[in-house]
Amino acid sequence: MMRLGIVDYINMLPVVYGLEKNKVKFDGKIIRDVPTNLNSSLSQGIIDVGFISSIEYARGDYNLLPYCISSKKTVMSVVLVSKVPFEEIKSIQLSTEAATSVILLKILMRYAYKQKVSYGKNGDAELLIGDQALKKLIKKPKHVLDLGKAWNTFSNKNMVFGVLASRKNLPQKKIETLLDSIHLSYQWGQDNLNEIIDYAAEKTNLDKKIISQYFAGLSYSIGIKEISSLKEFYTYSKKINAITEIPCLDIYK
Ligand SMILES: C=C(O[C@@H]1C=C(C(=O)O)C=C[C@H]1O)C(=O)O
Repeated sequence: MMRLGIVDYINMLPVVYGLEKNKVKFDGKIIRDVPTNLNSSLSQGIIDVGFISSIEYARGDYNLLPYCISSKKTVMSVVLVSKVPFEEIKSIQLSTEAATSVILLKILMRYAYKQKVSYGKNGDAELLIGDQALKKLIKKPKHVLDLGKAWNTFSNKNMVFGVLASRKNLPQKKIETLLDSIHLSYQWGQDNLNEIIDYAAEKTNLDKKIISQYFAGLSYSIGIKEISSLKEFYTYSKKINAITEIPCLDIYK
């Protein structure tokens, strides 16, 4: 049976709610987890396909499938929240759930803001992702940086945080069947977005208006623009030695 790993945040709901709630046919098992765990699960073959961190795609040997998690401008769910004004940050506490966002933050600090900081378990500022980040954001913290927006300002491109990838030896037929299900689930989600917003609001206690604004800023299909953004992100990732090679970005067919 196909084992599909999905990110355990509301960001995935517009794509996977239909699968999870049996709105469309799906013959497989869904495993929900945080990005760093999905990354290791796919690399160890505990799952067959998963929404993994885009940086992990460059670290392992995977097929790239035509879905992603990217932000049009502000992402809202990947934020640096600081106790001190931005220019005074000396140390940053990283999220253990994030991989891409950690590298993105390091790239931005080095090349966009040219600010030297240390990274660890404590800090003047904290990197948060997912629902936790959204919950913090609505409290309107004084010093906050949206990493989707920051990448957009720096590179003029939409940040691709996660990609859908599969193990290399998975039979093509299985991949095709899965992609059909995901496609139908995404379509179902677009046609029934209000139901998904209600569900996400119940799950997180966040305001429906905020969730609707959040979903409107996310995008899930991977095309020429996303590939170009990934290439630029990987180029910087290589410069800071976060990866050794820029991976092949052909979408698996
Ligand atoms: C947009 C987001 O990006 C997430 C961040 C990831 C990372 O930093 O590795 C991976 C997958 C995404 O779900 C989010 O957390 O909401």
